[in-house]
Amino acid sequence: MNAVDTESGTDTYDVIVIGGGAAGENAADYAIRGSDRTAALVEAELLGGECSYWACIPSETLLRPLDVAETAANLSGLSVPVLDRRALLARRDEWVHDYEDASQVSWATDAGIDTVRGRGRLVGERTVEVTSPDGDVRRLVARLAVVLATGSVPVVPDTLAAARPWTTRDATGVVQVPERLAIIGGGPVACEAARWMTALGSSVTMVVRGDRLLSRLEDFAGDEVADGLRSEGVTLRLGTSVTSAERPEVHPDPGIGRPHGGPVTLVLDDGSELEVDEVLLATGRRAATDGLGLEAVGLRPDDLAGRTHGGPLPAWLSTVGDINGEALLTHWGKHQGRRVGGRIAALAEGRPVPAEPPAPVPAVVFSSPQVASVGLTSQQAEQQDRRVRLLDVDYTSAAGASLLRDDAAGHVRLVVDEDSEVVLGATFVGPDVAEQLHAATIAVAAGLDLATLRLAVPSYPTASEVWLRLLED
Ligand SMILES: Cc1cc2nc3c(=O)[nH]c(=O)nc-3n(C[C@H](O)[C@H](O)[C@H](O)COP(=O)(O)OP(=O)(O)OC[C@H]3O[C@@H](n4cnc5c(N)ncnc54)[C@H](O)[C@@H]3O)c2cc1C
Ligand SMILES: NC(=O)c1ccc[n+]([C@@H]2O[C@H](COP(=O)([O-])OP(=O)(O)OC[C@H]3O[C@@H](n4cnc5c(N)ncnc54)[C@H](O)[C@@H]3O)[C@@H](O)[C@H]2O)c1
Repeated sequence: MNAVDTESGTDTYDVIVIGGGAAGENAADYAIRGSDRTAALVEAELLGGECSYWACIPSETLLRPLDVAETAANLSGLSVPVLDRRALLARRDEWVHDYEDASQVSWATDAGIDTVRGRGRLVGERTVEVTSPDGDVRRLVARLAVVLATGSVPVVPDTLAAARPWTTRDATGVVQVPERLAIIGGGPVACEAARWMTALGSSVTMVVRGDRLLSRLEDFAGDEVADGLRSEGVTLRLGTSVTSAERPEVHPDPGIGRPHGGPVTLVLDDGSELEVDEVLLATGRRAATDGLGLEAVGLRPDDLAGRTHGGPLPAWLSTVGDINGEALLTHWGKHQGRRVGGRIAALAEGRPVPAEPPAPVPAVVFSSPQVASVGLTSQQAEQQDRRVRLLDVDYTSAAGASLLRDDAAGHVRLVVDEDSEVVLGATFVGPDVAEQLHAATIAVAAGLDLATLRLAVPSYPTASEVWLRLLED
């Protein structure tokens, strides 16, 4: 597949992608598909990346049964289902293939991509050095392009580092459930992990420095998710920060999902103390650029922020996925991977580079209730001084939504441009709203106005009829 220069020990590929997560896989695939070009996908751990083994997939395997159980428990006519914790973790293990990536490697091979095991770093123009797990060093040279797709790593606040807290891999890969768990942060990771850790038997306290959960979304989303978590038994300490953490007994190498030591005492900024058996950090992520050799090509980590190509990046270098921080979501990394790969292919074939019009970012938080959002929030519209109208309705104003569960509730907001009546953003909060989102994403991406949306008649009795209520406003 690749050309090996046996004298210099250098392997030459058309395209080298460092990082084999969802974003990198798509970039490699789109750069060479349907051609005789060659690609190397350099991966330090498991091909498939964070999403497949330690993030979206294990989270959803744990959360989906909880959604179904909650719905069943709130539907008259059904008896209450019993949660089998062992079976829940077994479902997770099955979906993460027991942390083996053979099926991903075989996908890559079938797509004509070479998997190169080891940690890659830039050592010069179009040149990557890969150190394999047993210490062998290989040099790869790219004829056309290098793509950086190394993802992100958790942010560990200084106040908590010495207590060796859990990070997200421990939560999604949980093996031993701590009796008392503190979760630090109020973003999507915190809101989702609080649910499954509670269901698995932990007594969970969320310590959130802001006054609301999910602070980047509409205010009503964070408020309704907070109510949902409280009703599941989670204790919320909003407007609270950790000032110090004490853990006298720390285990040197406990393995993922097992306690990292003995009890931890957190001192909070109101002077109170909280003793727990484990602390889970959900304090955000930063680009994985450590040891990537950016300096060898005259770049700093900040040069990658929000950028897939161009600007300070040399023409042969691109980024995709979490590393550029545009939106830390798998589908966004894959979208960037398709675009960057398509661009490399077009340049290689002398075709015009496909246009890259801006697209709205959709996101779903799999909390209870779920939160699904796309485009602008009302706060963002205000910050941008845009003249907008807000269309607000209860989710259950549609009969189909009320039929989903006896206790159905929720809220929906459209952000509409005051002058053109074009939809700029949408937020849905309620049971199963994840599947409502794509209609809104299409409306925002296509720049549809309210008059056009009125031509899209929802079926009766579905939850989609909430669109009728919004448009009647
Ligand atoms: C708990 C949790 C739940 C999430 N749930 C969702 C969700 O439901 N939906 C959603 O859209 N997003 C979700 N996300 C976000 C999503 O996981 C990321 O956006 C996505 O994994 C990013 O993909 P990526 O390919 O950019 O990076 P990654 O998936 O992190 O892949 C990067 C790869 O690069 C490798 N690597 C790193 N450095 C090197 C190097 N120097 N050499 C070789 N290889 C290297 C890594 O081993 C890794 O395999 C979640 C995140 C977390 C933490
Ligand atoms: N369903 C999904 O799509 C999904 C699920 C989980 C994660 N993700 C993605 O993963 C990324 C990471 O999620 P996240 O929830 O960790 O990050 P986040 O940045 O969304 O939230 C971080 C939270 O931690 C708090 N925080 C930050 N630093 C702190 C500190 N030093 N002390 C106390 N609190 C602090 C913030 O105020 C915020 O509440 C997100 O960008 C998200 O898009 C997506």
